[in-house]
Amino acid sequence: MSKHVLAQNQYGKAENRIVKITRKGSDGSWHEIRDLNVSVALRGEFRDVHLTGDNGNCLPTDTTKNTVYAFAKEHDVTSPEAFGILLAKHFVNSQAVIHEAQIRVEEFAWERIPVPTRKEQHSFVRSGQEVRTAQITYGGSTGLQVISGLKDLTVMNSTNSEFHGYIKDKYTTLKEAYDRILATKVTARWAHSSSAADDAEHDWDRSYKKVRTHLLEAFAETYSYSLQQTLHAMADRVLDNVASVNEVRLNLPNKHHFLVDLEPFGLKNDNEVYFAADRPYGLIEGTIHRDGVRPVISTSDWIVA
Ligand SMILES: O=c1[nH]c(=O)c2[nH]c(=O)[nH]c2[nH]1
Repeated sequence: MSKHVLAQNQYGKAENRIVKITRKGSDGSWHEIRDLNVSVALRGEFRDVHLTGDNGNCLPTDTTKNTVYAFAKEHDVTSPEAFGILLAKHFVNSQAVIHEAQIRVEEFAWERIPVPTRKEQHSFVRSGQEVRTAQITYGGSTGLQVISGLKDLTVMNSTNSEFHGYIKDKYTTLKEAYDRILATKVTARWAHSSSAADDAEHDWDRSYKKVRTHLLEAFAETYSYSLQQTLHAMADRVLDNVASVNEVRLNLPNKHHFLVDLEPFGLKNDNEVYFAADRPYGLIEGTIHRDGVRPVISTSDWIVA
Protein backbone atom coordinates (compact mmCIF):
# COMPACT_ATOMS: atom_id res chain seq x y z
CA MET A 1 0.00 0.00 0.00
CA SER A 2 1.16 3.51 -0.77
CA LYS A 3 1.52 5.98 2.08
CA HIS A 4 0.54 8.74 -0.34
CA VAL A 5 -2.94 9.84 -1.31
CA LEU A 6 -4.46 9.23 -4.73
CA ALA A 7 -6.36 12.42 -5.52
CA GLN A 8 -8.25 13.49 -8.66
CA ASN A 9 -7.76 11.04 -11.49
CA GLN A 10 -9.45 10.47 -14.81
CA TYR A 11 -8.76 8.49 -17.93
CA GLY A 12 -10.19 7.87 -21.36
CA LYS A 13 -9.16 8.43 -24.98
CA ALA A 14 -8.27 11.89 -26.18
CA GLU A 15 -8.78 13.40 -29.61
CA ASN A 16 -10.82 10.80 -31.45
CA ARG A 17 -11.14 12.39 -34.87
CA ILE A 18 -14.38 11.48 -36.58
CA VAL A 19 -16.14 12.75 -39.66
CA LYS A 20 -19.79 11.79 -39.95
CA ILE A 21 -21.43 11.91 -43.35
CA THR A 22 -25.21 11.99 -43.40
CA ARG A 23 -26.67 11.26 -46.82
CA LYS A 24 -29.93 13.05 -47.57
CA GLY A 25 -32.35 13.35 -50.45
CA SER A 26 -34.19 10.53 -52.20
CA ASP A 27 -30.95 9.19 -53.72
CA GLY A 28 -28.68 10.16 -50.81
CA SER A 29 -26.65 12.55 -52.96
CA TRP A 30 -27.05 15.53 -50.63
CA HIS A 31 -24.30 15.11 -48.04
CA GLU A 32 -24.02 16.77 -44.67
CA ILE A 33 -20.83 16.47 -42.65
CA ARG A 34 -19.82 16.97 -39.05
CA ASP A 35 -16.09 16.98 -38.40
CA LEU A 36 -15.34 16.38 -34.72
CA ASN A 37 -12.45 15.81 -32.35
CA VAL A 38 -13.88 13.98 -29.34
CA SER A 39 -12.09 13.38 -26.03
CA VAL A 40 -13.38 11.17 -23.23
CA ALA A 41 -12.45 11.38 -19.54
CA LEU A 42 -13.95 8.98 -17.00
CA ARG A 43 -13.98 9.48 -13.23
CA GLY A 44 -14.97 6.91 -10.63
CA GLU A 45 -13.83 3.92 -8.60
CA PHE A 46 -10.39 3.45 -10.04
CA ARG A 47 -8.37 3.14 -6.82
CA ASP A 48 -7.44 -0.49 -7.33
CA VAL A 49 -6.43 0.11 -10.92
CA HIS A 50 -3.87 2.63 -9.69
CA LEU A 51 -2.82 0.88 -6.49
CA THR A 52 -3.00 -2.89 -6.90
CA GLY A 53 -2.89 -3.73 -10.59
CA ASP A 54 -6.46 -5.06 -10.45
CA ASN A 55 -8.09 -3.86 -13.68
CA GLY A 56 -11.54 -5.18 -12.81
CA ASN A 57 -12.96 -1.65 -12.77
CA CYS A 58 -11.13 -0.45 -15.87
CA LEU A 59 -13.08 0.04 -19.08
CA PRO A 60 -10.20 0.19 -21.59
CA THR A 61 -9.48 3.52 -23.23
CA ASP A 62 -9.64 1.55 -26.47
CA THR A 63 -13.29 0.75 -25.71
CA THR A 64 -14.06 4.40 -25.12
CA LYS A 65 -12.61 5.14 -28.58
CA ASN A 66 -14.72 2.41 -30.16
CA THR A 67 -17.81 3.73 -28.39
CA VAL A 68 -17.29 7.13 -30.00
CA TYR A 69 -17.07 5.50 -33.43
CA ALA A 70 -20.10 3.26 -32.86
CA PHE A 71 -22.21 6.14 -31.50
CA ALA A 72 -21.36 8.19 -34.58
CA LYS A 73 -22.89 5.39 -36.67
CA GLU A 74 -25.86 4.62 -34.42
CA HIS A 75 -26.98 8.19 -33.68
CA ASP A 76 -27.59 11.40 -35.56
CA VAL A 77 -24.71 13.76 -34.87
CA THR A 78 -26.84 16.88 -34.62
CA SER A 79 -24.36 19.05 -32.69
CA PRO A 80 -21.19 18.65 -30.62
CA GLU A 81 -23.25 19.21 -27.48
CA ALA A 82 -25.93 16.62 -28.27
CA PHE A 83 -23.31 14.04 -29.25
CA GLY A 84 -21.32 14.71 -26.06
CA ILE A 85 -24.46 14.37 -23.91
CA LEU A 86 -25.23 10.96 -25.46
CA LEU A 87 -21.71 9.70 -24.79
CA ALA A 88 -21.41 11.09 -21.26
CA LYS A 89 -24.74 9.56 -20.23
CA HIS A 90 -23.82 6.23 -21.82
CA PHE A 91 -20.58 5.81 -19.85
CA VAL A 92 -22.13 6.74 -16.50
CA ASN A 93 -25.35 4.80 -17.02
CA SER A 94 -23.74 1.63 -18.37
CA GLN A 95 -20.97 1.04 -15.79
CA ALA A 96 -21.63 1.39 -12.07
CA VAL A 97 -17.95 2.12 -11.34
CA ILE A 98 -17.99 5.17 -13.62
CA HIS A 99 -19.41 8.02 -11.57
CA GLU A 100 -18.78 10.93 -13.88
CA ALA A 101 -17.85 11.34 -17.53
CA GLN A 102 -16.51 14.43 -19.22
CA ILE A 103 -16.64 14.67 -23.00
CA ARG A 104 -14.79 17.45 -24.78
CA VAL A 105 -15.62 18.07 -28.41
CA GLU A 106 -14.03 20.34 -30.97
CA GLU A 107 -15.82 20.92 -34.25
CA PHE A 108 -14.20 22.07 -37.47
CA ALA A 109 -16.67 23.85 -39.75
CA TRP A 110 -17.05 23.11 -43.45
CA GLU A 111 -19.00 25.12 -45.99
CA ARG A 112 -20.48 23.77 -49.16
CA ILE A 113 -18.75 24.47 -52.49
CA PRO A 114 -21.87 25.00 -54.58
CA VAL A 115 -21.73 23.26 -57.94
CA PRO A 116 -24.75 24.60 -59.88
CA THR A 117 -24.31 22.08 -62.70
CA ARG A 118 -24.92 19.03 -60.54
CA LYS A 119 -27.58 18.16 -58.06
CA GLU A 120 -25.30 16.02 -55.89
CA GLN A 121 -23.66 18.17 -53.25
CA HIS A 122 -20.63 16.58 -51.68
CA SER A 123 -17.87 19.18 -51.97
CA PHE A 124 -16.80 21.34 -49.05
CA VAL A 125 -14.24 23.97 -48.09
CA ARG A 126 -13.05 24.46 -44.49
CA SER A 127 -14.68 27.65 -43.29
CA GLY A 128 -13.03 30.23 -41.14
CA GLN A 129 -10.28 29.71 -38.67
CA GLU A 130 -12.32 29.21 -35.59
CA VAL A 131 -13.02 25.96 -33.83
CA ARG A 132 -16.29 25.29 -32.01
CA THR A 133 -15.93 23.59 -28.62
CA ALA A 134 -18.21 21.80 -26.17
CA GLN A 135 -17.57 20.23 -22.79
CA ILE A 136 -20.20 17.93 -21.34
CA THR A 137 -19.97 16.61 -17.80
CA TYR A 138 -22.50 14.14 -16.49
CA GLY A 139 -22.86 12.35 -13.17
CA GLY A 140 -21.27 13.03 -9.82
CA SER A 141 -22.79 15.96 -8.00
CA THR A 142 -23.21 18.13 -11.08
CA GLY A 143 -26.00 16.35 -12.95
CA LEU A 144 -25.63 17.38 -16.56
CA GLN A 145 -23.44 20.40 -17.26
CA VAL A 146 -22.92 21.79 -20.77
CA ILE A 147 -20.26 24.37 -21.55
CA SER A 148 -20.11 25.50 -25.18
CA GLY A 149 -17.46 27.65 -26.73
CA LEU A 150 -15.21 28.68 -29.55
CA LYS A 151 -11.52 29.36 -30.00
CA ASP A 152 -9.15 30.88 -32.56
CA LEU A 153 -11.60 33.58 -33.66
CA THR A 154 -9.29 36.46 -34.57
CA VAL A 155 -10.82 39.93 -34.71
CA MET A 156 -9.58 43.49 -35.11
CA ASN A 157 -10.89 47.02 -34.75
CA SER A 158 -8.68 49.45 -36.67
CA THR A 159 -9.97 52.40 -34.61
CA ASN A 160 -12.38 53.18 -31.71
CA SER A 161 -9.84 51.96 -29.20
CA GLU A 162 -7.92 54.06 -26.68
CA PHE A 163 -5.76 53.19 -23.69
CA HIS A 164 -4.63 55.85 -21.22
CA GLY A 165 -4.99 56.97 -17.63
CA TYR A 166 -3.22 53.86 -16.33
CA ILE A 167 -0.77 53.59 -13.41
CA LYS A 168 2.69 54.90 -14.21
CA ASP A 169 5.61 53.72 -12.12
CA LYS A 170 9.33 53.85 -12.75
CA TYR A 171 9.13 50.92 -15.18
CA THR A 172 6.31 52.34 -17.31
CA THR A 173 7.35 53.30 -20.83
CA LEU A 174 4.04 52.72 -22.68
CA LYS A 175 2.77 55.82 -24.47
CA GLU A 176 -0.85 56.73 -23.97
CA ALA A 177 -2.95 55.82 -27.01
CA TYR A 178 -5.95 57.82 -28.20
CA ASP A 179 -6.46 55.88 -31.41
CA ARG A 180 -5.03 52.39 -31.62
CA ILE A 181 -5.65 49.01 -33.19
CA LEU A 182 -7.44 46.54 -30.94
CA ALA A 183 -6.93 42.92 -31.99
CA THR A 184 -7.43 39.63 -30.23
CA LYS A 185 -7.91 35.94 -30.81
CA VAL A 186 -11.11 35.10 -28.93
CA THR A 187 -11.46 32.00 -26.81
CA ALA A 188 -14.96 31.97 -25.34
CA ARG A 189 -16.74 29.47 -23.16
CA TRP A 190 -20.31 29.77 -21.96
CA ALA A 191 -22.22 27.64 -19.48
CA HIS A 192 -25.84 26.77 -20.12
CA SER A 193 -28.54 26.72 -17.48
CA SER A 194 -29.46 23.24 -16.29
CA SER A 195 -32.92 23.62 -17.85
CA ALA A 196 -31.28 24.15 -21.26
CA ALA A 197 -28.87 21.25 -20.69
CA ASP A 198 -31.69 18.93 -19.69
CA ASP A 199 -33.95 19.97 -22.58
CA ALA A 200 -33.65 17.19 -25.16
CA GLU A 201 -35.02 19.58 -27.81
CA HIS A 202 -32.50 22.37 -27.15
CA ASP A 203 -31.21 23.73 -30.47
CA TRP A 204 -27.45 23.83 -29.80
CA ASP A 205 -26.52 25.00 -33.29
CA ARG A 206 -28.92 27.92 -33.03
CA SER A 207 -27.65 29.03 -29.63
CA TYR A 208 -24.04 28.71 -30.84
CA LYS A 209 -24.74 31.04 -33.78
CA LYS A 210 -26.54 33.51 -31.52
CA VAL A 211 -23.71 33.69 -29.00
CA ARG A 212 -21.07 34.01 -31.73
CA THR A 213 -23.01 36.85 -33.37
CA HIS A 214 -23.43 38.75 -30.09
CA LEU A 215 -19.75 38.35 -29.24
CA LEU A 216 -18.71 39.74 -32.63
CA GLU A 217 -21.25 42.56 -32.62
CA ALA A 218 -20.23 43.65 -29.14
CA PHE A 219 -16.56 43.59 -30.11
CA ALA A 220 -17.28 45.71 -33.18
CA GLU A 221 -19.69 48.15 -31.50
CA THR A 222 -17.89 48.82 -28.22
CA TYR A 223 -15.85 52.02 -28.16
CA SER A 224 -13.02 50.65 -26.08
CA TYR A 225 -10.89 52.20 -23.35
CA SER A 226 -9.26 48.84 -22.59
CA LEU A 227 -9.56 45.26 -23.77
CA GLN A 228 -10.85 44.46 -20.27
CA GLN A 229 -13.80 46.79 -20.91
CA THR A 230 -14.42 45.18 -24.31
CA LEU A 231 -14.32 41.74 -22.66
CA HIS A 232 -17.00 42.78 -20.20
CA ALA A 233 -19.16 44.29 -22.94
CA MET A 234 -18.94 41.10 -25.03
CA ALA A 235 -19.95 38.81 -22.19
CA ASP A 236 -22.66 41.23 -21.06
CA ARG A 237 -24.18 41.24 -24.53
CA VAL A 238 -24.42 37.46 -24.53
CA LEU A 239 -26.03 37.33 -21.09
CA ASP A 240 -28.48 40.08 -22.09
CA ASN A 241 -29.57 38.29 -25.26
CA VAL A 242 -29.31 34.55 -24.70
CA ALA A 243 -31.49 33.53 -21.78
CA SER A 244 -30.22 29.95 -21.61
CA VAL A 245 -26.64 31.06 -20.93
CA ASN A 246 -25.70 31.72 -17.30
CA GLU A 247 -21.99 32.42 -17.46
CA VAL A 248 -19.41 33.53 -20.02
CA ARG A 249 -15.64 33.27 -19.71
CA LEU A 250 -13.44 35.02 -22.24
CA ASN A 251 -9.73 34.78 -22.89
CA LEU A 252 -8.75 37.74 -25.05
CA PRO A 253 -5.01 37.88 -25.66
CA ASN A 254 -4.15 41.46 -26.58
CA LYS A 255 -2.40 41.13 -29.93
CA HIS A 256 -0.39 44.31 -29.73
CA HIS A 257 0.11 46.54 -32.75
CA PHE A 258 2.83 49.11 -32.14
CA LEU A 259 3.26 52.25 -34.24
CA VAL A 260 6.48 52.06 -36.20
CA ASP A 261 8.83 55.01 -35.66
CA LEU A 262 9.20 56.43 -39.17
CA GLU A 263 11.04 59.60 -38.08
CA PRO A 264 14.50 58.17 -38.92
CA PHE A 265 13.25 58.17 -42.52
CA GLY A 266 11.90 61.70 -42.29
CA LEU A 267 8.33 60.37 -42.39
CA LYS A 268 5.39 61.05 -40.09
CA ASN A 269 3.36 58.04 -38.93
CA ASP A 270 -0.27 59.18 -38.83
CA ASN A 271 -1.47 55.95 -37.21
CA GLU A 272 -0.98 54.15 -40.48
CA VAL A 273 1.94 51.76 -40.15
CA TYR A 274 2.03 49.31 -37.26
CA PHE A 275 4.31 46.50 -36.22
CA ALA A 276 2.16 43.44 -35.42
CA ALA A 277 3.94 41.96 -32.39
CA ASP A 278 3.78 38.21 -31.94
CA ARG A 279 4.94 37.90 -28.34
CA PRO A 280 4.52 38.81 -25.58
CA TYR A 281 0.78 39.40 -25.71
CA GLY A 282 -1.46 40.93 -23.07
CA LEU A 283 -3.17 38.25 -21.01
CA ILE A 284 -6.75 39.42 -20.53
CA GLU A 285 -9.26 36.95 -19.09
CA GLY A 286 -12.47 37.13 -17.15
CA THR A 287 -15.74 35.46 -16.22
CA ILE A 288 -19.08 37.26 -16.13
CA HIS A 289 -22.13 35.44 -14.80
CA ARG A 290 -25.71 36.10 -13.82
CA ASP A 291 -26.18 37.32 -10.29
CA GLY A 292 -26.91 34.42 -7.94
CA VAL A 293 -25.42 31.77 -10.22
CA ARG A 294 -22.35 29.85 -9.06
CA PRO A 295 -19.65 30.02 -11.76
CA VAL A 296 -18.58 26.62 -13.10
CA ILE A 297 -16.17 27.33 -15.95
CA SER A 298 -12.57 26.48 -15.08
CA THR A 299 -10.36 29.51 -14.54
CA SER A 300 -7.13 27.57 -14.55
CA ASP A 301 -6.78 26.78 -18.26
CA TRP A 302 -4.55 29.52 -19.60
CA ILE A 303 -5.12 29.97 -23.25
CA VAL A 304 -1.98 30.49 -25.31
CA ALA A 305 -2.44 32.97 -28.12
O1 LIG B 1 -6.43 47.17 -23.23
C1 LIG B 1 -5.36 47.12 -22.60
N1 LIG B 1 -5.38 46.74 -21.29
C2 LIG B 1 -4.23 46.68 -20.53
O2 LIG B 1 -4.28 46.31 -19.33
C3 LIG B 1 -3.04 47.03 -21.17
N2 LIG B 1 -1.75 47.08 -20.73
C4 LIG B 1 -0.99 47.48 -21.79
O3 LIG B 1 0.28 47.60 -21.76
N3 LIG B 1 -1.77 47.71 -22.87
C5 LIG B 1 -3.05 47.45 -22.52
N4 LIG B 1 -4.22 47.49 -23.20
